[in-house]
Amino acid sequence: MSDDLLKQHRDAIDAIDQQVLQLINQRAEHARTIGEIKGGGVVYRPEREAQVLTRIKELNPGPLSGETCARLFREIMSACLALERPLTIAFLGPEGTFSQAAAIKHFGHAAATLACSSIDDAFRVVEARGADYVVAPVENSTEGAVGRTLDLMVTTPLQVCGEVVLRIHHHFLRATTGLSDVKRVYSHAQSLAQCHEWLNKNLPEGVERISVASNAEAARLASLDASSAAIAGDSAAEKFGLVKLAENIEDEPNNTTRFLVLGYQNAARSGKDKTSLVISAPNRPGALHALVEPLARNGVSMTKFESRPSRTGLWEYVFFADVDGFVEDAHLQTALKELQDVAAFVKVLGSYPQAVI
Ligand SMILES: C=C(O[C@@H]1C=C(C(=O)O)C=C[C@H]1O)C(=O)O
Repeated sequence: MSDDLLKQHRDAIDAIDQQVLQLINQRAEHARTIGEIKGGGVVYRPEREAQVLTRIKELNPGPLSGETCARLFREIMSACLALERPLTIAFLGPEGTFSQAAAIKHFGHAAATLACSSIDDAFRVVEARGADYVVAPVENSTEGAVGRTLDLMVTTPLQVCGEVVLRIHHHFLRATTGLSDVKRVYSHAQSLAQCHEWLNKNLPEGVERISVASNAEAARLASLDASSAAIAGDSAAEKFGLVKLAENIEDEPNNTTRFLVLGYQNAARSGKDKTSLVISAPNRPGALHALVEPLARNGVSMTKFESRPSRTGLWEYVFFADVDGFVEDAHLQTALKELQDVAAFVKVLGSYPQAVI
């Protein structure tokens, strides 16, 4: 290719960048003004953000993919929102966990993330208004529900206002190379379970599997001791400077974790919403059927139904249901009223936009 031609395209890119820069800043000015109109109230609008990202995907002419454009706009919105007021997001730490990756995926890099030592602490700091939102794992496609998050949702005054879906890739990490002299491997119990088959096939006999509070903690421990290894994701590997001895070792190739975003805020209707409920039934035959029936009869489509032993002792089980639609939708209102007649307890955890990216 001639140097002339290269220069022409680079000049065109420079001119476009200048326009893009101006346009992004014009956008930011509008966001700042919107912040003034909001007058110091709630700045983050999950339904509006979901609409912006959906529209970008629909409008996208390519050649960049809709996903890629949505991620770029995710960062632009994050920076615009930070001009109104920067947000702080609590997550299960330490730095480098998948929960932190989920928080950044949802809120972008302009949000500050606050590492907490447990899911309980992450909820507590938001309940005490020490952070704006908590991003907590709720279910994994291979391992099922995250019980602690479900239990906390029963009693928390916080509302669910968003969801984040994150593909989870696990790597086998060490401070040094080679597999033969590994004595122990650290990871979170769920990650050890998600990589169970790979570990059985590839680890030498007698290697201890030790579950620790988080994958990032596992990576930290492995970075301190050359005879240890860790299973963790990219951000933990980078943070602790570990060598990736094997990549994507999860048994299930579509391994995905879903996180919920909670805060003192109800999301407004976005047009593509979900509602999370917790319901409990009196302990008698047919009680479960009685819970599902009003939803089915009113045409409420259920995307998740999960049972969990009740911790109050009052009821044997509580049920977590996700349904399509917004809590104020007429058919959902009717179903909820009917549900209240047959259930021992019904709590609407929140209506929120379906994950867009
Ligand atoms: C600008 C606004 O505030 C925030 C920033 C948004 C944006 O940059 O597009 C969208 C929603 C809000 O989270 C708004 O409410 O429209």
